[in-house]
Amino acid sequence: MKMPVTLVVDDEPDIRELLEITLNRMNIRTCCAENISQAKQLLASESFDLCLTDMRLPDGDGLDLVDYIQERGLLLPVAVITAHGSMDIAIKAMKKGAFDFLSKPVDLAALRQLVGNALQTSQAKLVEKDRRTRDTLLGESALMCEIRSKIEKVARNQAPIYISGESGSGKELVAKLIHQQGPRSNKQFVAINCGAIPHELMESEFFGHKKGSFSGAIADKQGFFQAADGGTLFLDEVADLPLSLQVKLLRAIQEKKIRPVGEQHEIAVDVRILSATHKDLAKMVQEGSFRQDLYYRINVIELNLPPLRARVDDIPQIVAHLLARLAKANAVPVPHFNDAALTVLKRYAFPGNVRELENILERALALHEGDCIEVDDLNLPPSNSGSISEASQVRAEKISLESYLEDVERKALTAALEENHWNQSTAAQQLGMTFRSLQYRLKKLGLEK
Ligand SMILES: Nc1ncnc2c1ncn2[C@@H]1O[C@H](COP(=O)(O)OP(=O)(O)OP(=O)(O)O)[C@@H](O)[C@H]1O
Repeated sequence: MKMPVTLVVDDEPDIRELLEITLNRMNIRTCCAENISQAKQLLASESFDLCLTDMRLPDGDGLDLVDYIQERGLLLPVAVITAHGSMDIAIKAMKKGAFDFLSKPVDLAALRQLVGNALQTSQAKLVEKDRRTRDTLLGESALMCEIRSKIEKVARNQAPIYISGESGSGKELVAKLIHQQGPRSNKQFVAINCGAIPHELMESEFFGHKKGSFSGAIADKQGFFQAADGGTLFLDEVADLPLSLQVKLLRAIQEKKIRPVGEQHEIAVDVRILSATHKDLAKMVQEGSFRQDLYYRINVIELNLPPLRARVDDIPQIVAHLLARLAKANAVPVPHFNDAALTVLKRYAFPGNVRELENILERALALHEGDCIEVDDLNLPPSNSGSISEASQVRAEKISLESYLEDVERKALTAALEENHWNQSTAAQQLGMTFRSLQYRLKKLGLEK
């Protein structure tokens, strides 16, 4: 197991030495700072398991450090060392989120006890956080583990994140997790579906308006930016924003200021922007329907969610989890899920990804008989439910072989192009054909863009 590390913040060399010796004897490494600014530098560059800080420091007090650690959402228990008898300060520190306190002169037995407890809490919190994420964002495939570790990393900073992926693949869920795991988690997460707002109301919805600024503005109204102040704004379907609003959004992001409709003055806002779309934003930039400058602003870090069919190993776990959840919500026993049904699911393309899987399971739970869900209970669309039944479907319906094959080809080409953001070279590689052959087929099928 990794040796725990404690950050000791005190301006008195004797106390630093005493704490260092005691902790080292407990097999705990220490790192020392003489003041708040040194401590902040160390916190930014290293990760610690515990922080012990004196209250009175040359450049501020220990409470500033408690605030700093809380605001950044660092999973770090911090204990303050207070002057003898200053209980009110100790309580204040704990209200702010300090783990515990010690009074001077430091009693070594009490110190050892506190450190022992704090380290346990720190480990337990990490395990708990990991468990919660795993419960929410299901999947143990390598792709999903990578997504979880990226979420953990990007949650810690403030960079705008652009989440790409097919419909229903979990973009909003990931955005929520980034918010929840970051330092803004105690403020609002405001999710907006940009495609669902009428264009004429957009400016007022985003930035608010003043009473009387237009007919219908019967009172002052806050916009999304103000609602998310201090927190996170998630722009879902960001590709659907009209160009006129893209300009205003860019300004708001760059200047960190907004001007409500009808208001003379600008208002400062502090919002982290996360955005998502299932469309190919890079291609829209090329075509001129999405502003390049805004694209670069919102796409500082891209997180791509793989479609469910690219991580079939996750399907059994997701099925088990969702079935248990649905059965509990409906107060019915969890049915058995037979192997053949699981195999069929693993071969299904899931154009609607996890959302579609949820629907399939909900329907199966409602309609199945007995205590087992079988292939027929899944009610998958016939043309997609697997190659064998697909072929028999063709026979049954006497569709011409030519048009059936064209249909299959069209689906495969479109899926590969979407997965590769319409990059024809990489799509051709994925499909195992030459670039020229892909172009020929696209032309033949009328899929040229
Ligand atoms: N890995 C996952 N584990 C558990 N549930 C998931 C996972 N991915 C998605 N879901 C669930 O699937 C549903 C759809 O997810 P979500 O709304 O986040 O998708 P989306 O990509 O934002 O969709 P859209 O593009 O349509 O807005 C939600 O109920 C979500 O909880």
